[in-house]
Amino acid sequence: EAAAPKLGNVTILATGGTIAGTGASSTTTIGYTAATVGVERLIQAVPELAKVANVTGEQVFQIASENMSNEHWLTLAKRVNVLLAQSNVDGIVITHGTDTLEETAYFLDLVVKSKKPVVLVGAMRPSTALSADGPLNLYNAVLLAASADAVGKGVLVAMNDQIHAARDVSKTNTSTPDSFKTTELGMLGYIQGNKPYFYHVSSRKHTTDTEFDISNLQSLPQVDIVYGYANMGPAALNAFIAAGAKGIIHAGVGDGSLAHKVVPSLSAARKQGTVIVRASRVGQGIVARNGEANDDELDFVAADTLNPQKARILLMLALTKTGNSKEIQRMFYTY
Ligand SMILES: NC(=O)C[C@H](N)C(=O)O
Repeated sequence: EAAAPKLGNVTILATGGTIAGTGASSTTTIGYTAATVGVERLIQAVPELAKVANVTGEQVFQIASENMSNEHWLTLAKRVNVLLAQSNVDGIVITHGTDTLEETAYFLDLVVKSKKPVVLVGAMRPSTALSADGPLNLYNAVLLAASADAVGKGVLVAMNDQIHAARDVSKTNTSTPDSFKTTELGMLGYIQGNKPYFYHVSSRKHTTDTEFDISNLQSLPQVDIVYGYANMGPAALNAFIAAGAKGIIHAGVGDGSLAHKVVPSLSAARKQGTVIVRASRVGQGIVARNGEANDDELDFVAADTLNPQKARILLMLALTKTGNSKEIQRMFYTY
């Protein structure tokens, strides 16, 4: 008799979110309570997990992801690195609220020091809802984390039968189960019939190829985001600078344009040492260096295709190494 194939060991790190949420009735899909179901119950709800991996669970936090903080990220990333350094862990799944899932995924993509799979997963509907999407999403995520095909691909997001790269995926709809998309750069593949299928890889550096090390960090530099709009003035920007921001992401209109009224404050902040990154509120496309502003003259950085919330993450990590805007620009074209 042939021996059964050896299953990989996957640790599920639970952080809360709607995947662990409960509502008043089976038709409650808004106004439910996130982060109420513990990791053991999440695992018990999907007995099929035992067919694809030896699963163990750990409750790291129990929060709605709108409350995710830099400190949570450091705690989570350190735990991931400790676990992945163990020979008895083959992959990690992180259950997470969807609101900031793309941010946590990109943070980990830049600081995890392993080629082993790390897969983030969430749900758009609470666990008590009709057609809850959490159980199948979790099954797919565990299957992916246990798969040799996922090794070395960077941190992945598994939602709605699709595989996305952490850098490029976004939540694109407030409530539908197909919310997670890599709209223009393209998702990496699908999960179908108990198998992952990959078609693309991300060309940017990640995980073992990055220069960032959070192992001795207790906090991250303050970086805030100012949103661009018609009639924008410098009030919010000035408040962030006064509150001690070491970096500002300017989520500008269009391809990262700067309104005349905000340039003096941005420029003065740069001269005091704050790093200014020009991103865009549009959601797709490039913000090019020396495009809509003379970045060389202003000593600013262009965000390339990173959305503002992901540009914030890269800038925080960049600032742990340097305040030099040319060096930081190199990082924005590397990661
Ligand atoms: N669908 C969700 O998970 C949303 C929830 N507010 C969260 O991010 O925790």
